[in-house]
Amino acid sequence: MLRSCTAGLRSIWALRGRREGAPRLSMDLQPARRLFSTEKVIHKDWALPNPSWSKDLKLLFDQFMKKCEDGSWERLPSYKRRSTQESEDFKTYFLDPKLVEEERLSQAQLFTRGFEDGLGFEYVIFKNNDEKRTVCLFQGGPYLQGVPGLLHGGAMATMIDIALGSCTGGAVMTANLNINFKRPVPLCSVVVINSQLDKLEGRKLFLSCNVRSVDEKTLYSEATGLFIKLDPEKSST
Ligand SMILES: CCCCCCCCCC(=O)SCCNC(=O)CCNC(=O)[C@H](O)C(C)(C)COP(=O)(O)OP(=O)(O)OC[C@H]1O[C@@H](n2cnc3c(N)ncnc32)[C@H](O)[C@@H]1OP(=O)(O)O
Repeated sequence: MLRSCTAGLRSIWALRGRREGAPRLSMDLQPARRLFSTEKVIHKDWALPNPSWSKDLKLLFDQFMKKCEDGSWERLPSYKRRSTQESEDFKTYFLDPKLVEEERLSQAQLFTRGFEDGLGFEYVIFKNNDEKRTVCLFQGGPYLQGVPGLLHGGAMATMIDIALGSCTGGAVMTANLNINFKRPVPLCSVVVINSQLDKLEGRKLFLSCNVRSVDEKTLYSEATGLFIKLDPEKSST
């Protein structure tokens, strides 16, 4: 059911993309809206195992779920789109309504969760609040290819951004992301992204992470990021 919903949306969007001068929001978008309002799709937590997860990913997932039992770690749920207080606050205080049409916004979903199971970003993030760090288990699927057989650097950068962002709280935006790609990541392999908050200075959060193979022998990437807590007094444009 979920698969057919996603496929349906893809074809609707593809159709709209090909048509020049399509009306801003017309009847032809209504089916998409109906599909999107499917409760299952909106409320499904995507940071849970599905049949596309490799043995490595499932094994690591189980290990971290065990660590969650004493409360020191927590698994962060992940939704395609869900209206949380945080996202509502963001829209209220920081999003200029002139920037995005309300209709478009109602179609929005998290970029990394827009692929069918196993084809794109499969990941789960675990957070240790006391230690201000997270561990992201990531399996990049075949649609994330760059150089043949290897994960696209932009896909890795996306996951690094998300992993670093998971160490922050509240309304923040990435101001700077600096990545050293040290070894190419084989497509469909599992990598572990260890992220931490290094320093908090006023509105500035300095973070860093490394990306390693499951056996920890290969260091694929290292990155630092600067995230800025948004100032409600300032516009985002
Ligand atoms: C569970 C779901 C998780 C989803 C996670 C998704 C993660 C995705 C995150 C993103 O991709 S965000 C999108 C990419 N980022 C952007 O589009 C941000 C564009 N930039 C901005 O909007 C503004 O530049 C920004 C909000 C980041 C900062 O603007 P402000 O006007 O609020 O800050 P301001 O310019 O006053 O700077 C505040 C401090 O930060 C410093 N700063 C700002 N930008 C900097 C920069 N780029 N490099 C170094 N320092 C910087 C600045 O010097 C200053 O330092 P001091 O307080 O010490 O004076």
